[in-house]
Amino acid sequence: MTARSPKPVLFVAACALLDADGRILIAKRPEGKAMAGFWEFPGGKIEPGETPEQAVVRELREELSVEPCERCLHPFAFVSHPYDDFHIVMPLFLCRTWDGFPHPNEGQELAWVRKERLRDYQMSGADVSLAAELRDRL
Ligand SMILES: Nc1nc2c([nH]c(=O)n2[C@H]2C[C@H](O)[C@@H](COP(=O)(O)OP(=O)(O)OP(=O)(O)O)O2)c(=O)[nH]1
Ligand SMILES: [Mg+2]
Repeated sequence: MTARSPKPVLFVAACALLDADGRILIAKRPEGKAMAGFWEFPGGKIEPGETPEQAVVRELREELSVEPCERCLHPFAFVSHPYDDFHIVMPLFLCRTWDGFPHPNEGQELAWVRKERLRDYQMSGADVSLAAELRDRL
C-alpha cells in the first residue's frame, strides 16, 4: 500500500484563449496572489459541485469579462504537478470562440503570445509542460 500524500490536492481548471492569428492569451498573476509575477493561463480553483468547464466559464467571466460557450471548451492536456505545499491537478482547455473583449478585472497584465514565444514568459512549474505541449501540438 502506498502512503497518502501529506499535501492537499488542489483542482484547478484553466483555459488558453486562441485568437484568429493563433496567439494565446496569458495573464501575469498580480501582487498579493500566490505565485505573483508568474504568467498563467486564465482560470482558477474548481468549486465543490462544479465541473471543470463550469469553473472555466465562471473564472473567465470574473477575471476577464469574457463569456466562452461551454461547448467551445476543448480539453487539450492536463498536469498533475507537486508544489512544495500542495499538489495541483489542472486540465487546460482550448477556446477559439467567446463573447466580449478580455479585460484585466484583477489588475493582471495580459499578453497575446505566439506559441513559439511562450518560453519567453516565466510560467509556474505546472505550466511549463503545458506550454511545451502547446508548442508541439497546436
Ligand atoms: N489559474 C491558473 N492557476 C494556476 C496555473 N498554474 C498554476 O500553477 N496555478 C495555480 C496558482 C494557484 O495556486 C492555483 C489557482 O489559483 P487561482 O488563484 O487562479 O484561483 P482563483 O482564480 O480561484 O483565485 P482566488 O479566488 O482563490 O484568489 O493554481 C494556471 O495556469 N492558471
Ligand atoms: Mg485565477
